Amino acid sequence: MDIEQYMQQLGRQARAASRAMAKADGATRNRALTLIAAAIVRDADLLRAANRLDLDAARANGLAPALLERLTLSDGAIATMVEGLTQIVALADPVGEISGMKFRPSGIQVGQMRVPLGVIGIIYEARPNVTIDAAGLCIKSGNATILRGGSEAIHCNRALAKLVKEGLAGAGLPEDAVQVVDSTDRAAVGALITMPQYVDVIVPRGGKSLIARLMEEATVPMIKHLDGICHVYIDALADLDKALAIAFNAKCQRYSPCNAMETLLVARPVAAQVLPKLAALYATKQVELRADAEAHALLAGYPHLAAATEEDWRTEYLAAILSVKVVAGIDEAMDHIDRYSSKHTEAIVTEDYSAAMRFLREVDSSSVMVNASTRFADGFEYGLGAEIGISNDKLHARGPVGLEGLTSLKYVVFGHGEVRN
Ligand SMILES: NC(=O)C1=CN([C@@H]2O[C@H](COP(=O)(O)OP(=O)(O)OC[C@H]3O[C@@H](n4cnc5c(N)ncnc54)[C@H](OP(=O)(O)O)[C@@H]3O)[C@@H](O)[C@H]2O)C=CC1
Ligand SMILES: N[C@@H](CCC(=O)OP(=O)(O)O)C(=O)O
Repeated sequence: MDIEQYMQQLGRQARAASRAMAKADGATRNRALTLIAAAIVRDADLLRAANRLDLDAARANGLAPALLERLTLSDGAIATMVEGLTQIVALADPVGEISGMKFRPSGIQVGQMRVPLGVIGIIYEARPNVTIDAAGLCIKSGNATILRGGSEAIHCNRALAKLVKEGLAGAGLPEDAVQVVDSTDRAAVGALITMPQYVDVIVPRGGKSLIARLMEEATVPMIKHLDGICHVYIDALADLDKALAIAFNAKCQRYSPCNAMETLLVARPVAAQVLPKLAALYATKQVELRADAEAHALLAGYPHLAAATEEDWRTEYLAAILSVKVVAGIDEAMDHIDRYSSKHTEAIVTEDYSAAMRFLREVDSSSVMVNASTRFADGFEYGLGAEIGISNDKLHARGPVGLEGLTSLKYVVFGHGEVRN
């Protein structure tokens, strides 16, 4: 069977399974999640062994340190997967919820019912926990899903897939409700994004290479969870302590997430005060600073300093690298963000209410923050329980996407024999 035939088979199986999932009651779906969590705890050593195979191969292939960290299925990551499933179980069941019932003059009663999207194709980075997060949210929301994770995580994803199928079967649900693509051939992605007869929506979590292919080939509708060229702007009226804490955390707490800061903008009146203090913090992590001329002069002597190029303002580093620019004030900051942002997450640090409100209103990104780290753009941090990703799109779902983003609303009408005049 070639990859196209294989993917067509997954599509047929997913479509069939989606009908059973849409009918399954909430307790049954929760049961599957509970069984999956128990299986993860039981087989943690098997998962670690599979992850070691992935890590050994990734190191041999020279994978960047930040992406190795992301690939690592640590004890904490295992615990977080289990905790995430437990939290998803505790979330209110969105499926079948009827809202907004109103009587019309005609006598009919109109409302809306929340229903699963159907079959969700998810293409994502080599982060093993996403396999469980995505499977958990899709099962909870009554969807079937085809998961195509990053190739570096293939062994761990295979092992996780077995546990998911065990949980589904144990709850009496179709094992094909969650199918992990068992191939690293990118042709599988090409097939997945061009089978609208089986797949209702594609959720791509990826960078520019994936975006280009999707734009070129996809015939299945998408909710794009794409690159994070995220900004922090330190305003002239910023609280210095908050500015230092936020700018350090947004870059250095973790380098790989799409919500990590990639460009720091500093208002000219405070640049001479802020930048040297920030440099001292970044130096503890050997962060490379790529600065425009004005910032470069204020950072003279910093050991990892380079001149920023036009390309730097458009680059998502996912590493200990940060581009830095001095701006006149909020207008130039928002102009820069409008030109270079991937419309993911931006933050302003300021004690000026009107500047804060202007930033919130005028910056066109999926999360806009005042005096908080961009790293908070996250489903769990936003109280969604978990996230399928962070959408850069505006239609259907924007920002961190949880359960509701995997459903849609259909109208329901109750009548007593009414007919239209
Ligand atoms: N908005 C969000 O929620 C998230 C966004 N991201 C973004 O994703 C990126 C993560 O980095 P990285 O892992 O390098 O992302 P990549 O885009 O390289 O990989 C993500 C997935 O897309 C696949 N892919 C990439 N290019 C192609 C292609 N041309 N054809 C088919 N499949 C392709 C990869 O397959 P393969 O493994 O075979 O390369 C992988 O499964 C960053 O830009 C990050 O910001 C990441 C997580 C969440
Ligand atoms: N929501 C996540 C970020 C999204 C994510 O998974 O990003 P990535 O590290 O690119 O796989 C977090 O805040 O950790």
